Amino acid sequence: MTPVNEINLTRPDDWHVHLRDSDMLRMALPWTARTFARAIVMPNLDSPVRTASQAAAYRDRIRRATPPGWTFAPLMTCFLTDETDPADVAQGFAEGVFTAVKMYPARSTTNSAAGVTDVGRVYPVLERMQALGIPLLVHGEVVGSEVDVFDREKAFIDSVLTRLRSDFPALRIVFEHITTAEAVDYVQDAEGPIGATITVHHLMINRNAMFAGGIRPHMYCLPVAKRERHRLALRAAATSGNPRFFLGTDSAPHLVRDKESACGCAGISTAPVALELYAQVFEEEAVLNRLEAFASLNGARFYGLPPNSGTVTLAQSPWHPPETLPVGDKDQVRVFCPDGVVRWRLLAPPD
Ligand SMILES: NC(=O)N[C@@H](CC(=O)O)C(=O)O
Ligand SMILES: [Zn+2]
Ligand SMILES: [Zn+2]
Repeated sequence: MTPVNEINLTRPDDWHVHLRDSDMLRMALPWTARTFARAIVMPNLDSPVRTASQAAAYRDRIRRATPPGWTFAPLMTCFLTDETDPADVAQGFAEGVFTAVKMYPARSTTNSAAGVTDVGRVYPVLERMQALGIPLLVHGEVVGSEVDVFDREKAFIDSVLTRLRSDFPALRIVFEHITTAEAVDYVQDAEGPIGATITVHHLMINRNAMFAGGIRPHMYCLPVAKRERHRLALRAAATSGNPRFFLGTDSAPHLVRDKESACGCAGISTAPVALELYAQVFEEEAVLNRLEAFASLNGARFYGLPPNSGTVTLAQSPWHPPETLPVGDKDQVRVFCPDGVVRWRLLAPPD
């Protein structure tokens, strides 16, 4: 077979991204918007986006950070807390402010202190969401000193997700940034409306990357990367063509000084290289023809949205992404690139 050196795709979407705020937003936004036509924007700002009016204000800030003439639609989410008002969620959804609601178990990840302490407390919100068809996005980890950090996702399936899905069988659920073979199996086999996002870093690294010759804070994210067998299961799922699996980068920038710290933040910044690296993974698995479904079609179908009308072109043309990107005057973010080189390059600017 002759090697493919150029591919065209329906313009993709990122179904899980952290755009942050202020200087970090101004740095992050163009990298996402140059590639993706739409993105599900995570609500875990330092002060989480809990209400429709907060989400509308955040959406305005994102629009102001979008370079003039670029087409990019931020799809906003509501940070679910024990106190979330079902009426505010319903109204925000009806007005087109909210696309989905995000559930972080309390203290499971960055800025999740105000997350849900016990799913039983949010049942009235979930009932309303199920009735209205509002998707629930879950950070699927159970935390607590008794749960091993590498078992948190499996514990979430066993003790939270199974019960949630039996109590709300018609609730649309996205199991975000899955990292284990158990999550792959669960999503593949489940009945009812469920999907899962898969990040490019979890397709490329296993947990050894965090300890290669020393501690590597830039390879630390949550859920933490797992053993090689899990990475292989994720690669098989992402490249299988199964419409339940779709692209969500979970690009989660933190300042270098916050990562390189005695208590470094979780999160890997992939937006500047994400689609290009996904292409590399699909090429390595010899199924580049399935990249479009994963990146541009499956997620839109799950969310009940049409695919984008534009296209993007990727060419095989190796390049070296910058190691870091400036944030404000004094700070930087480190860009994920385990090999230092990216084989695919995005050619056509968004139309
Ligand atoms: N993935 C991460 O490691 N971090 C995310 C939070 C999240 O998506 O869980 C962040 O906001 O930094
Ligand atoms: Zn998360
Ligand atoms: Zn995330």
